[in-house]
Amino acid sequence: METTAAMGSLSPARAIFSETSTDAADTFSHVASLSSTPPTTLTDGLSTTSESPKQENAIVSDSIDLAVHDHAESTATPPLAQLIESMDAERVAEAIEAVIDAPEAPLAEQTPEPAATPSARARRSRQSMPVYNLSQLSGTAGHGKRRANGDDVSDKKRRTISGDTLVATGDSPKATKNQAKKLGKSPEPPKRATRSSGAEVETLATKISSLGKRSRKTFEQGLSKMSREIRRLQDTNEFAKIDTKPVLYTTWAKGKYVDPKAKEQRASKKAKLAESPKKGAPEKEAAAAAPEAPAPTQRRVKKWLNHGLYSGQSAPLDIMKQLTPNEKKIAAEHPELMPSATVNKVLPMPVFNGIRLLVQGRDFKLPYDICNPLPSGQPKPASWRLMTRNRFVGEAGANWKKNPHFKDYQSKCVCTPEDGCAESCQNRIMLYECDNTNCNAGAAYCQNRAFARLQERVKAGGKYRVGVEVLKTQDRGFGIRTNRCFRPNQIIMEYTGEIITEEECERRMEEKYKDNECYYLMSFDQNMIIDATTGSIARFVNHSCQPNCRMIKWIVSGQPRMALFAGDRPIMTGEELTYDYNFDPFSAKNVQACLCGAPNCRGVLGPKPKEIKPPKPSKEELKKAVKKGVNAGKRKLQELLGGKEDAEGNDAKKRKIKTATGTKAKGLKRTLSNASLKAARSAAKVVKKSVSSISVKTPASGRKIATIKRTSSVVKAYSKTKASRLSVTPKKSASRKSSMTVVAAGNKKTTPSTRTPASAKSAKSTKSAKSAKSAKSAKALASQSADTPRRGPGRPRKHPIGSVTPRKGVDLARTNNQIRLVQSPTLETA
Ligand SMILES: C[S@@+](CC[C@H](N)C(=O)[O-])C[C@H]1O[C@@H](n2cnc3c(N)ncnc32)[C@H](O)[C@@H]1O
Repeated sequence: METTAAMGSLSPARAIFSETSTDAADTFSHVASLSSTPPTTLTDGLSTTSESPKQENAIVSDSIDLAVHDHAESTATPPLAQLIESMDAERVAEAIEAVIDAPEAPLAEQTPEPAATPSARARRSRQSMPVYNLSQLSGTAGHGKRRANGDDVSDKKRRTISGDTLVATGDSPKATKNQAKKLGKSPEPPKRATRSSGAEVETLATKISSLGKRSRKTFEQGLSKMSREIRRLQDTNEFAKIDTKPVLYTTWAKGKYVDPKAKEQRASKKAKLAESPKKGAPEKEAAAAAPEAPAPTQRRVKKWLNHGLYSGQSAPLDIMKQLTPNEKKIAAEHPELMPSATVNKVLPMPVFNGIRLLVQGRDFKLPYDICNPLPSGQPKPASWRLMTRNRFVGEAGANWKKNPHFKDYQSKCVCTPEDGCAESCQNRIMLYECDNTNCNAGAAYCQNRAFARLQERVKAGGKYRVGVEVLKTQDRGFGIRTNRCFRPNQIIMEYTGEIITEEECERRMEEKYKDNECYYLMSFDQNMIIDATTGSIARFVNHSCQPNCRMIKWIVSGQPRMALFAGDRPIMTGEELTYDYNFDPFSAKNVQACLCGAPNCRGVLGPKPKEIKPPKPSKEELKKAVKKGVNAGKRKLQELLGGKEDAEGNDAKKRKIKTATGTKAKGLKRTLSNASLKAARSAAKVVKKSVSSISVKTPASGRKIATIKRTSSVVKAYSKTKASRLSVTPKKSASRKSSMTVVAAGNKKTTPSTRTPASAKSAKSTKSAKSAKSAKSAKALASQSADTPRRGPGRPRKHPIGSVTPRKGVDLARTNNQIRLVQSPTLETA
């Protein structure tokens, strides 16, 4: 009964709370019966007038919140006696007063900043409040039910320690009365409180005072009876407020357990962050805060690794024991191996296996990365506009069309799918790229489609497919390096730019590029020039006297195109790409020092050195040589035809050759004469005239039966099928240099079948140009050493266009003492 009365005193606050916060309602779930207490008009009014949710309105009553929150906190802490004792009825009353006063103020004013107010804090903490059923904890949960069921529930049974304690808190109903008075309502008539109503009940003191003597006696008896019960319970832990088994309250949110510790940590982190000075705060603040900062902790001492391989094992007593004397000598050069030497404690030597390795040494190469791009932030060349396809400029296009230069291209190769247009492909040898119109093998098998493959590769995109990047060199401006590997002879990139006529080139040199240090002009075809000032990345490839690439001109779909190909060895990731410019610096003034650093560096950016020809033999020497050759031929023939035995003193090799006799010999003789004559005749068609030849005659009649000729590699390559018919083993591969001569140069040395009308015309002027050139270049090169090399060519003068002759190696148009630095597409031979 007392318990009920005490609860009744809490009801107004509870009423406010139940309206303002659902969480709070949860907190009060143990007094579910009190929910029947009508809500105050204030909160109702707020809830109806305010647009904001009810929970916001709760902020209005800060003090109430605080009071009730305190209460809520106290309710969260068992036992019940403690809870009720902790209730401060005065504070509750004050809170109610505050609520009553509140409606006079405008709503906007009443609503403070949620984050800054204590009520907001209180609300947050309430949300995390453990929820439990106090009535159950106090053992009175089933009472209501039992009463409802008509059970006779005696007071004795309902008495609890908490109930007794509540007797002392007699001023709660008073507060309620006060509140009622203030609200202008008459206090409700006292009635027998029930748990379910939660209504106000009279206190024990009033009750006693209002009782009659007899009744009072009976009451006191009951009280003393109660006291005995209490006395009996006095020695319990609960009575003494000792928590032997503290109840662990767990918090769950959204079906998950909420660790209060984690929450505390988070809160403390937040607090720390809030305390720490904000980013970008003025330095003054930081400086002011600095002296308060705790003293720096002691510096960490670096731990050195003082043991390595085989640590913990003792070394052999005599480490030199198994070494050879020579090895011992070398080992003696390593002081750390000497017994007397101080031991290297930082990085001690491996005790067993290192000695032999040290003394013998071993070549090694660090493994390459497959792909290795330059780090970002590399210097970029200024004023370079990329152009990935050749573009005719001015008259160049019209001139190009006039020339029926590439009719030869129409011919089809005779390769089979098995051949796959490999080295013997006629197109390949002529440096014509195969396509669907001129290839017999078919696209699936053809290996002679480098430009098409390159196009596919670049189109697919990605820096490793492109495989090259611009690099800033130390002393040669920009260059090109690889970020992947390339196979030998693999196409790397195309050299593209504007195709211009010579006149246009002259004009540009005089006007546009007169102050330039670098020129990007490449002799191309039909006396035209590729100007890669606006062009592909290939323009950045530098020169080297020992290059790893070649610049080669191919005919692709009837059009000449230039591309950089890997040389005869593979190119590794990170290598700088170079080719031999084959410059012909005519004017000594414009000679540039070559900084390629190759062991065979020519010192200047100049033309390739010509092969040193032996001085021409005198007539007598010639006669002698011819006679010698004839004699040798005779001797060979005699050996073959079974003539006289070799004279004594002939070397052993010759004696080993068996002499053919009888019919076999005759047959052989006949076969040889027929076959060799045939072969010689057919070979003569393709072999250039200048090759050395030996005539073979029969000893008896002196009739010439065959002419043995030494052919050049290009012819051999070109006439591979014929060579195989002659049972002559052809050279392994075609020489690109010679092949290049066939297509790009004057074709002077080519067979009639490969000669083009243009080349035939130009070949006429080669001789005179050559002699003029050799005289001038000799003069220029002689003066090179005297002049200080300077980057960039001199200002060119105009020259007659017709004076330019396609030559093998150097395509250089020049006038008196002037040069046009044009790189030649001539190939470097391996
Ligand atoms: C076609 S550009 C090459 C790209 C050039 N390095 C750049 O930065 O644009 C040719 C010029 O590069 C320089 N160059 C190329 N190879 C060189 C070398 N081995 N030694 C010195 N200079 C070189 C010369 O100035 C030459 O005129």
